[in-house]
Amino acid sequence: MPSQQEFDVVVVGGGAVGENVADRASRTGLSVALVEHALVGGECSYWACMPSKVLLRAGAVLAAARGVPGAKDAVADATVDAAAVLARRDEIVHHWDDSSQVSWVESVGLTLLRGHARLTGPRTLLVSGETETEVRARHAVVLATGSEPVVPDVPGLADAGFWTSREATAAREVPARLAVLGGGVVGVEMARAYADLGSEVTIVVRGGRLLGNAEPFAGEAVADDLRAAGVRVLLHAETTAVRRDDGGVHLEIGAASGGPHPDASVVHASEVLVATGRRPRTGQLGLETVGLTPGEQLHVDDALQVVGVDDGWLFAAGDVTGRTATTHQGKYDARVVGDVVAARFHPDGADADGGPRAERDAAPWTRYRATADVAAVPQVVFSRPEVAWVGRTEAQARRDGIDVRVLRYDLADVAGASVASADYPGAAQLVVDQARGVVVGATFVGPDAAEMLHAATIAVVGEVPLDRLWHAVPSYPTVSEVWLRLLEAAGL
Ligand SMILES: Cc1cc2nc3c(=O)[nH]c(=O)nc-3n(C[C@H](O)[C@H](O)[C@H](O)COP(=O)(O)OP(=O)(O)OC[C@H]3O[C@@H](n4cnc5c(N)ncnc54)[C@H](O)[C@@H]3O)c2cc1C
Ligand SMILES: NC(=O)c1ccc[n+]([C@@H]2O[C@H](COP(=O)([O-])OP(=O)(O)OC[C@H]3O[C@@H](n4cnc5c(N)ncnc54)[C@H](O)[C@@H]3O)[C@@H](O)[C@H]2O)c1
Repeated sequence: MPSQQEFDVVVVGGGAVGENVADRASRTGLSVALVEHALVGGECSYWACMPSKVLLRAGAVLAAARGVPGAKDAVADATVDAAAVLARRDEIVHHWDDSSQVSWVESVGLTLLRGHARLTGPRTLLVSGETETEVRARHAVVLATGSEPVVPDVPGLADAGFWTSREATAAREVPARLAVLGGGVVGVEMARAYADLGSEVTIVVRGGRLLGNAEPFAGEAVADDLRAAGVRVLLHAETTAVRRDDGGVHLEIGAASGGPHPDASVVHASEVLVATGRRPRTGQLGLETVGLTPGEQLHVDDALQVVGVDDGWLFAAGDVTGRTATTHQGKYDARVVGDVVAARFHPDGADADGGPRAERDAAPWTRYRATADVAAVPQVVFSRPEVAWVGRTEAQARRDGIDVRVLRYDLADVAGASVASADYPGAAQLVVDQARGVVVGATFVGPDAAEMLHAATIAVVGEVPLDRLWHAVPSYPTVSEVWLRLLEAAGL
């Protein structure tokens, strides 16, 4: 017989998002359980953000030194020390040991349940671990079960064996030759990292450019860098078959529909990394017991409540919603849903309609609504050069019917960039809503561009008029002076 436990709130999934939901939800005194069947900390800490950034860092530092006369000769013949990078990666992921995160969970007063959770009906779950526990949530269940890689149905791929981002970020050895399927964020970051680590890399891209969700000039800059590093970039390329033999893995390449024939018809590699997107992890969650479809994303409203479930007890946040695909934005949603739950089911504040009106009637841009998810999402790709954008690209803005003006400036022409590097590659672009006179999108491409993004995020979220932005004076000589140049280009 399973044992039974009851909590005010049950959060399923102890990744970055679930941890933050649970912490915020407990702040008004609700009892909160966090259920995790693998490592507390989730994908980001052990197999995604953190290890991938470490794999990229040494190469980025060497590249930065190569741009500075006086330093560049010292590193002219230097290569990345792959063994040292992998050792640093092991430290950063705490050797895949989650005890420090478990300590934090306990220190903030949450109950950690180790095991796999499945819904068995409204507000009830079965948690299967070393023992089985029937868990009841008095008020709310929040699903934060993340996402899993999508593996394309290419003949022979499954039999040949392949890497996903997990194997790429946790590798113990650097393959002599790596084939990467997919030219999105994972594909681009891992192609660059493994090129630095010494692999001969080929990236197989269906479309005509890398980073299809970013501005085209960003993908072009990244492709130029990869090619300069010796990476073979195959555009308009479809992998039609894969096989493995003693000589390694062999990919047959055809033309993607509508495209010209790519530059190669076969790719030979030691390993193949599948980086063709991710889907919400909802297959084994018992969704059918509450009228939802297993395998599908969990549609949520701006309070992160799951649409189509009665009584307002089911919420979701993070990758599982298909609404966000980064840790920072998932954690933003986590703060919102945590605060919604803490307020709505406040032990002292619960009233006839289920919660304080301030939360129920909350307007956009209050702490109870994830308004920024709609058109102010920041994304950084730690490629070389880095690509960072927020809000809408030019194409998205036009699709949304906005009358846009696009302002672009070459970063090499900014004084700060010439100090940073004698050969600074990059550009910045603002997408301006002409009718409202505000920035609705911004893209920065260049070394350390990631660190310039937040100013643009504030401008987009704050809907700061251009004539007020004019008074935000960037310091001299920083690369951020590009803001001044862009505003001058706008006629200010
Ligand atoms: C290679 C790579 C690099 C990335 N780099 C970045 C980056 O630099 N910056 C960035 O912002 N984002 C990055 N991302 C995206 C980021 O990793 C995700 O957006 C983030 O991990 C999502 O967090 P989450 O909590 O929603 O899901 P997860 O981190 O996947 O956590 C979900 C947790 O739920 C658990 N779980 C699932 N089902 C159950 C169940 N039924 N019962 C119990 N437990 C369950 C899982 O074990 C897991 O621990 C990267 C992604 C990849 C793949
Ligand atoms: N720095 C970061 O914040 C960071 C880093 C890595 C990943 N992530 C997140 O993880 C998510 C997953 O990343 P991803 O790169 O796997 O997905 P993605 O959606 O960014 O890119 C997948 C690419 O694969 C292509 N593709 C699909 N099927 C294909 C096939 N059969 N053959 C060849 N190409 C194919 C798609 O056209 C697309 O360009 C992203 O949403 C991203 O936001 C974030």
